Amino acid sequence: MREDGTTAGGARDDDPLLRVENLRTTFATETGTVRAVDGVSFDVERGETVGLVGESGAGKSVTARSLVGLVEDPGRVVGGSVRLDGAELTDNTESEWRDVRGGRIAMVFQDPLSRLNPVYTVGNQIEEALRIHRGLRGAAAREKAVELLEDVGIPDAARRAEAYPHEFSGGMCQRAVIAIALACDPDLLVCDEPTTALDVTTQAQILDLLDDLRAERDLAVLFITHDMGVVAEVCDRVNVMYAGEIVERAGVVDLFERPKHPYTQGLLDAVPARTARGERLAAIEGEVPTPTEPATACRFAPRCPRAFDACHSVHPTGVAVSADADDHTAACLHYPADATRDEAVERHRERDTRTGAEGDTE
Ligand SMILES: Nc1ncnc2c1ncn2[C@@H]1O[C@H](COP(=O)(O)OP(=O)(O)OP(=O)(O)O)[C@@H](O)[C@H]1O
Ligand code: NI
Repeated sequence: MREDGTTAGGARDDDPLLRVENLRTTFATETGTVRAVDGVSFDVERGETVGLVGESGAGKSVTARSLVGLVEDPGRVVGGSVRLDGAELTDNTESEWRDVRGGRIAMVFQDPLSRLNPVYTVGNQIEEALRIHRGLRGAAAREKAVELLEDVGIPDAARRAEAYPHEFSGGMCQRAVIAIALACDPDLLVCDEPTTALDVTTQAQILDLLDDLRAERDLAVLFITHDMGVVAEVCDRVNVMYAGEIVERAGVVDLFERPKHPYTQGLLDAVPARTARGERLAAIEGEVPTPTEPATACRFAPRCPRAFDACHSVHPTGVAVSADADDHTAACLHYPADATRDEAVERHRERDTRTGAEGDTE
């Protein structure tokens, strides 16, 4: 929460909570530079859940880690900007990153047990987070910890606080991890496949919980998943990621009813019943390539049923899918749909050279 309406970064009231612009994160490996996140831009507003969806290797987790200063060696954020309430994060020092992770942005990962310490009670671990992030101790911390366990839907919270993680089911562990995340009173919750390891019923309960917390606390949620069924359930807006880039962005209803990018269309076709959950996307033939060179063409073209010549020589940038759709973009030479093919190709070519390393922002 901002106390005086501004921040050191000079936030304005119309700034989104999180603005990511042309983010680039690379891994220097022996076989070359892996461009895991290659010019990614998106916003997350308070009180909304924004999805980041794509197949394994698309760059979703590296994007998430780039937002909180947790990119693993040899990875580096090499370009672009991440602003929280207008304040730039990418040049943070390690201690500034710790403040961000402890106060503004909390992460929830796939495997809750690995986030919990087996030798301390669940209550102790929440109290510890409250001590570090809010300076609460003793009875005040204990009381607040129980309250947080109640908030995340753990019944008989006072007694459960005395339990150890191994006494909890997977779903209860994830609730406990979410309670720890809430202990720092974050503005943004970054959830990376938070329900993938859970059975379908538990998954649905955790998704409901996250949605309730978002609404009650005006939380912003960045929700990462490979699962279109989960996207349909929790997201307000969706970014579809492929080989380090965002290839389509739309409101959730628009995306499901009118998917435009051939990749998104393939993902949706691959969901047997569009609400079925739990299984990996065994979608489109072939695999996500690992990008090592700057994009000079469409990275999806080799797998794309609608690719034509130019797709192999022009790098598409996100454009409005049609003149009247400014909140639905696709990085595909077939768009805008109301331009001729030559006009569309030319528009992508121009935007790509004009924006160059600046990437594409609307
Ligand atoms: N430590 C690393 N060293 C080298 N390359 C890495 C490293 N971590 C990630 N990458 C590469 O970055 C790319 C993106 O990986 P990332 O984990 O973000 O994918 P993802 O979309 O989260 O996939 P998944 O659904 O499997 O979690 C992949 O090509 C991966 O090989
Ligand atoms: Ni991942």
